[in-house]
Amino acid sequence: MIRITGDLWLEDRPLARGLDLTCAPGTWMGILGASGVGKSTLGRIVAGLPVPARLQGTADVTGAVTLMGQQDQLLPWASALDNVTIGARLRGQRPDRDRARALLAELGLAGLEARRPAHLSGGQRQRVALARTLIEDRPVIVLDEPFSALDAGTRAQMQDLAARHLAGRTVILITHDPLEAARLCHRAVLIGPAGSRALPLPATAPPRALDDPAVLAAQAALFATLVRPCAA
Ligand SMILES: Nc1ncnc2c1ncn2[C@@H]1O[C@H](COP(=O)(O)OP(=O)(O)OP(=O)(O)O)[C@@H](O)[C@H]1O
Repeated sequence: MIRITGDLWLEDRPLARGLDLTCAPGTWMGILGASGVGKSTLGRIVAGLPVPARLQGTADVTGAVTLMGQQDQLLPWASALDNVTIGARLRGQRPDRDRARALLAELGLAGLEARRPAHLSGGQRQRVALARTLIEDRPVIVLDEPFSALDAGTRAQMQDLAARHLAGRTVILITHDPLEAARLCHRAVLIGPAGSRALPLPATAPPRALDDPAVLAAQAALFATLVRPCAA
């Protein structure tokens, strides 16, 4: 269970007010909002990491968390495979290299295991970071714009793959993409300095098909809301 309530402040300026992010176990919660309103900051709060802002309210998170940050944060001197297994190695555990290889292959990166990050494209790097997140097998996962560097086709495939791998986990999905929220989330909230509110999503369980008319209708409605942020 994740529950964050209250107001988020940056010095004397409210970033997001009236937060009520309640994410039930095993569900996906989408966080949307204009650039700079504090979405990544909330993701870091869930992960228990330091933030520049102050939450005037409560933050309760049950379970160990993995954060896939907005930047891939890959180690430049390590191969793709070694980047995927970095968590185990840092903990002094034996890395599961076979599982890492299988994950990279599933993510469309077979044959690139030995490449260093500088020799990968932005979308390939993002998928290495996704593999590094998935291999951790934590009950709570924060995905901060995890598919932003991908083309539309690969993005849809990776969304399906993440939904499959993370079924039953509690996921916070930070995204600017209304279609992504409409496909993957059980609940979604729009946050902002004027207030925060729940966004309408289809009643069916995610992941939802790309061409589901209810998904396309929700995408259009979310898009209309996002381009009018003052209405938050
Ligand atoms: N290290 C820092 N020191 C001071 N202020 C910061 C720092 N990092 C971020 N901020 C500010 O905190 C606010 C929230 O940043 P955050 O990254 O959480 O926004 P966001 O909603 O995720 O934005 P985006 O959609 O652009 O990724 C922003 O206004 C930003 O300028």
